[in-house]
Amino acid sequence: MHKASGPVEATEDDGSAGPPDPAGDGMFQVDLRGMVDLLSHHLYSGPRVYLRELLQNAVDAVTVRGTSDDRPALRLVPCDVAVDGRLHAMDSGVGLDAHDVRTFLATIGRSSKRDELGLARSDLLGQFGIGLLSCFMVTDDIEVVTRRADGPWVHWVGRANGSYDLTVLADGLPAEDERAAWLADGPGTCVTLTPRRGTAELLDTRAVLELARHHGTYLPHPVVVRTASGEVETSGKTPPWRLTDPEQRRTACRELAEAELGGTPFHVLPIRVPEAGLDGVAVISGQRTTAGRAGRHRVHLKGMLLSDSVPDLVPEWAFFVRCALDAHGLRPTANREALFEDDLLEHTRAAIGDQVRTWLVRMATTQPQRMQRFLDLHHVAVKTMALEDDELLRIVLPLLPFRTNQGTSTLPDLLATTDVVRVTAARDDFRQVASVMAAQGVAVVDGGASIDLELVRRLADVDPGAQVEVITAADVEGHVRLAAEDRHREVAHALADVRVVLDGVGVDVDLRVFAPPSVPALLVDDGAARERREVRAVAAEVDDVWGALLGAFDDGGSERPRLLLNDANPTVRRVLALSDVHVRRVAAESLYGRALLSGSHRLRPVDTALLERSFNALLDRAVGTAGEPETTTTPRSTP
Ligand SMILES: Nc1ncnc2c1ncn2[C@@H]1O[C@H](COP(=O)(O)OP(=O)(O)OP(=O)(O)O)[C@@H](O)[C@H]1O
Repeated sequence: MHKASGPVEATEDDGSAGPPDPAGDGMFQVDLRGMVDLLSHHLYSGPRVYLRELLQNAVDAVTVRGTSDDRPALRLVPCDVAVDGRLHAMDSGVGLDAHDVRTFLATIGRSSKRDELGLARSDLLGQFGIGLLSCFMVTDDIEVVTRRADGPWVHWVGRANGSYDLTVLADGLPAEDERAAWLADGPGTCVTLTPRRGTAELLDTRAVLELARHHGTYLPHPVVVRTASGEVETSGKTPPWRLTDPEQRRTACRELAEAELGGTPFHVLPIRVPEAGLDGVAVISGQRTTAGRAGRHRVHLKGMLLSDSVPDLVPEWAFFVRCALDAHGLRPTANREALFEDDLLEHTRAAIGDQVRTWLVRMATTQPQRMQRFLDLHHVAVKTMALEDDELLRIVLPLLPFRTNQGTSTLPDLLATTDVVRVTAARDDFRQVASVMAAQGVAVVDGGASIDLELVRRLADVDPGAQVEVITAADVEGHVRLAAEDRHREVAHALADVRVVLDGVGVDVDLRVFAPPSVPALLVDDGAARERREVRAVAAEVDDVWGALLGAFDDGGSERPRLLLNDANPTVRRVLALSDVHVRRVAAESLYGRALLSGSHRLRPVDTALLERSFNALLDRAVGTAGEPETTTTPRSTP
């Protein structure tokens, strides 16, 4: 029996943590304990990954061996089933000799699965040479008994403190040790983990079955878990997208989508990216999805689940898509919990995007009603996509719904009633003009969402005959009449009074006549006025040089909002007819306050003060007249 021990080696041949070189040149020194701790405890999201790493090493070892025997690729014996209370992972792979153990198991970051250029060998899963260390999350020492087809039996124990023992077992293992029978039947490796206090439930039947199924259902190699009631095979299931019978494939894909990808799908689209060795499905969500909340994807690499919540696998606009797929060519990150961001991943993302887009274009041209149902759910995504893609724009723009002041409408429906499609440049403008324009029968599209504004602007690209006009709150004036001159004369005194009141908050007042009569006043505060106000406020704050510079860009126009009183409104007419000056002033402030609120304008400090003042005054009046104690007015009943 040959026995050796030492620290788990940190590099190939530097003797690891040797003393620092006094001359100043030399190799980095490595604190082994810290390194093992870092790689075993801090790299992974949780201790449950230990089983994935065992699975993966077994599958790689079987792949390297190339032949099989009667044993499964991997037999897992959970700690609550094993006679010694430990977890065993016994594989029928290629096995290791003492030299391999030293070179690969006992050297951190050394993987037999990489070639000399450091590239991953494409048929194997591992590549970083650290995965086994994840077992230290559930145990203090990792015991390995292994043998190559023609080599001696080797026993190795690696500890979390960075030390190991290596023994060549000339006589093998005692016959009562079940690993002896396993390795007597052929080459392979048995990894044994003694649960650390508090981790036994991660190594028991329930956990092992769940983890083996979770990560390895689609592994092509037989993996069995021993349970109290017999052995259960957890691998070998064909991924739904690879089923050859179309009906079975459809049903299995839907079941997968419902169970794993969130609800009944709108559609399950097969996807393929040969450059990444990728095949799978893109599930188009049947539920309304929120723009910007991208879906997470279920990604398998060579049959092994990488993660069921991989982000960023599809372009941003495709947030209604969730994929389930297997890929040979994509690279995992070192913790195997996400995909490595490289050119191939970027290409894959674009290729999946193209396939979703092609499906959409086909649906739009051949199944307009189905497309309409799709748009009801996902129009925000399609709008984003259409702006980036001329062909899609041409196809979907006529189908897309837009918010207008007359309800939701498509652009062709609008064009059926008008030659010009009017769209507001900002949501503020839409709020201000919507009701007045609607009352005049003028349709206006809400361009508040910049994407809608941009899409309406692109209408001419799709329909060269169509005219688009971008309007602001100021344009509403073109749709309201001035009040007649004699009416102006009639109410000149009252109007002057109202002007004085609102001059105090920097607002101009005009008397107009417009529909609907139910709207007493309209506050026009267009973007240009707001901008002037802001620039002038800044100019007043900064020093002379900057102030002069800002002044040079000032067009001298008005910065004041304008209140258009509607002379067709009965309340306005009553206010202008009031003889009590005080009440008229309160009413003027209230009319302004109402217009301010109904247009959802941003409130300046003076506006807030005015609202409070006018509200209090109204309250006082209401309480003052109606709130007298009842005892003074109620007649007493005589006995
Ligand atoms: N069951 C096994 N059978 C044969 N060799 C193994 C086995 N487990 C580990 N090894 C050897 O030990 C090396 C290190 O394994 P480890 O799991 O730490 O990293 P890896 O699988 O190479 O890469 P990764 O960090 O990506 O998982 C492997 O490259 C392999 O040579």
